[in-house]
Amino acid sequence: MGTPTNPKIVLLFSGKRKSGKDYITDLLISKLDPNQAIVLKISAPIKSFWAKSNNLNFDHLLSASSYKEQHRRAMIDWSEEERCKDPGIFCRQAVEMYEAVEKPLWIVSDVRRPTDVTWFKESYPSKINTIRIDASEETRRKRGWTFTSGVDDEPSECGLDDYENWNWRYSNDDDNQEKLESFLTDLTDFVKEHLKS
Ligand SMILES: Nc1ncnc2c1ncn2[C@@H]1O[C@H](COP(=O)(O)OP(=O)(O)OP(=O)(O)O)[C@@H](O)[C@H]1O
Repeated sequence: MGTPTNPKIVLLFSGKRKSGKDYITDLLISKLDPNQAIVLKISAPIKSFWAKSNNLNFDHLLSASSYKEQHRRAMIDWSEEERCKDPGIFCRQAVEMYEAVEKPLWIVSDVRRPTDVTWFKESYPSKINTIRIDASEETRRKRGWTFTSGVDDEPSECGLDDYENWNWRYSNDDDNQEKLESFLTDLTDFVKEHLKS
């Protein structure tokens, strides 16, 4: 059973497509006790609903596949309509879907909008730490990104470009594993300290 004290700490990760959010959050969770931490994707309830109603494969939609890219535009349109009715809908559904309340540390790997940040900050005051992963267009292109009109110029990709209150920022440009390890050590030290209290 979850405890009313969870979450003790929430890390919100944001970054452009192919900046490396999944890569970094996967590495981060691998360094933590699985009983203490969980990765949440706000996109998971969107993809789950989309997969069910269109008879598609949910795991393929969730992974870094070209399959996901094919359906991205349509999912954005539908989810936008839902978000207009209720801005916190997918954040709340993600928390429920992952049974996140069982774990004290939540790592949200795909924060895309100011309303996502607001919802978590209002729901779990003083528990939130925001992290922006930066990568140049050149780097993102090398990782398979191509500019897609109607996706990369929409609020779902640009909504947090002007947000300035990041608690942490990481430049994930050079695939330098030593630098990344050092960043992850800082982060794990920070969360372990919070989990003690
Ligand atoms: N520091 C790194 N070193 C080596 N490879 C990396 C690094 N960061 C990202 N990558 C690789 O770049 C690709 C894109 O990364 P990833 O899927 O994590 O991006 P993302 O921000 O989650 O993208 P999207 O928003 O499209 O889901 C992956 O193949 C990943 O393995």
